Amino acid sequence: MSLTKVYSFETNDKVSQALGEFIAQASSESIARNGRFTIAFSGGSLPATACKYLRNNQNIDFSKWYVFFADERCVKLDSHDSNFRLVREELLDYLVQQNRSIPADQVMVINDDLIHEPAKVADDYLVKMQSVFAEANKIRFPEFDLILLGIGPDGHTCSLFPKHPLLEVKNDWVASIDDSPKEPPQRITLTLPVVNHARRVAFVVTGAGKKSTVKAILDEKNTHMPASLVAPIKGDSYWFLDDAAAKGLTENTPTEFKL
Ligand SMILES: O=C1O[C@H](COP(=O)(O)O)[C@@H](O)[C@H](O)[C@H]1O
Repeated sequence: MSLTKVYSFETNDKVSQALGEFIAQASSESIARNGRFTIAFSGGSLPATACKYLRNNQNIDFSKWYVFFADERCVKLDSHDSNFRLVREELLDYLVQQNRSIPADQVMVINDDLIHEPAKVADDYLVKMQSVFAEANKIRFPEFDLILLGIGPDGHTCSLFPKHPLLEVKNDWVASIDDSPKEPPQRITLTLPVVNHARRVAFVVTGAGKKSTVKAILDEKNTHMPASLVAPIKGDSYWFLDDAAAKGLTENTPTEFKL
């Protein structure tokens, strides 16, 4: 049975430190087991929190990393709205400076020539996923070593929004959306079954503004919130919170609280 482990820290900086260690450990275990580490990043506030300490961790073999995006906005890669741009600025550029780059062909970005046709962006991204998860013909879903997830105040995660038909997708690996309630409206996203086949998922949520959302998901199991539908079949779920985001949780939350 999969476990949910909730860790809360006094400050955002302490969340970054602990998360950096957690990702480094997941990377080492995955590389020892399988010779590589497959990770998907969300956008928004997550890359800054996740990468602050990660990029200086000298124990990580970044040459074995395969980087994907849990969701991506259909915008140019240098746009302010691009999730890739955030990860480039928070991680990839630093690694270049340190001569520890992740090989460019192991960073799976969208084809931004196709951004006006999100369905084509999703089709192209599927081919990229299949090229890494080469066992594509034999497996139903890829098994990411780690998917890093954010949540919005409405409980959305990836680009899976409340009451949206994409929540019903059962077979696809990646899907497009034209009507995201949050700007920009055109995006692609990993689907719920892919998220739920990951070996580990880690939610990263900070700030008092997300307190009631965290409580609704973890304490109240509010299934109108897409993040509540994340339940890895074989892997575990981890929540990295700061105390401000964790404040609404009660002793009823069925989880571990400290690292
Ligand atoms: O639009 C998005 O929002 C969520 C949450 O972002 P945050 O800034 O509130 O942390 C993010 O996880 C997702 O990747 C992004 O595309």
